[in-house]
Amino acid sequence: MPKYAIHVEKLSKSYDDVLAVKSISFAVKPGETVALLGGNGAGKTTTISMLLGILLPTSGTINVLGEDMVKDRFKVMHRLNFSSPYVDLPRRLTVRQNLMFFSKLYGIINARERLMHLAEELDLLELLNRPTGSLSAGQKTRVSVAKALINEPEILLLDEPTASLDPDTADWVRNYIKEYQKRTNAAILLASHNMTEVERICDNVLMMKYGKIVDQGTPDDLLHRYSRTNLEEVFLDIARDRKNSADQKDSDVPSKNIPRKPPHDDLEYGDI
Ligand SMILES: Nc1ncnc2c1ncn2[C@@H]1O[C@H](COP(=O)(O)OP(=O)(O)OP(=O)(O)O)[C@@H](O)[C@H]1O
Repeated sequence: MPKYAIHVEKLSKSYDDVLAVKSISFAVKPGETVALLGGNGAGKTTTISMLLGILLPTSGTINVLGEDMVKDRFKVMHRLNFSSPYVDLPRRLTVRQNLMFFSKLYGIINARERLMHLAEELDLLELLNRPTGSLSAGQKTRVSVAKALINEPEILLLDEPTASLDPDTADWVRNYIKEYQKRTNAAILLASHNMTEVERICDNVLMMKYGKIVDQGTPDDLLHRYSRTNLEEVFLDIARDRKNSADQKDSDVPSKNIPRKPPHDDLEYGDI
């Protein structure tokens, strides 16, 4: 097993003339949970999409589970998975059909058992025959988490894993994911705007701004360095350049204010 589940060096990504990610470097060890934080447009989704192998970097290297993600992504893609409330599962398929489809895609041997196990664990049994498009936002989030765990991934990329969940269900889902990690030693990279969630479950935090990592450390390190009592205040300090964040030059601001288009827009789930 390589030392790092994810090892990124000098990674950059441009969309035409927008430099969305600028020479970032970081690593995530097996069993570790790292948060990728930053304001809107900071480059989080672009970074996650490159880690998943669905966007190619402009430059830099991504090593995932010991493989070069640019050259050999097909060797490892089946060992990763992700969940995002912003990527809809096919809406007309029922929850059962969707989960079965992904089981087949990942080559799960006992697909039916795995599906029923996750449906039971994530309280989806009563939703299995409903078209996925007819579910509430919170129900869709739980289906997305089930889909993300279907192949027992060694790396889990989570974009807002508890978006739209009520506090009780969110707490339950967080604990479920942490239990999964304890059992499997999976590495987790989590993009979130929920600072309480980050403080609770993350070992390390990467703060992104204008495509760069401007600060990083354990939640305690950051609280101490910024003399704050919670990460939300640290986040605001960094976002507003109040103190301790790296100097932002004018050239760090994206060169054109192009309306945001999610990088996933042109992707089909079949690509993953
Ligand atoms: N397909 C695209 N074409 C052009 N520019 C893009 C595209 N996708 C993203 N961008 C730009 O790249 C930058 C980073 O966007 P990204 O979606 O990675 O940010 P983010 O941190 O995930 O933001 P949010 O929290 O709002 O989801 C932004 O300036 C955005 O407008």
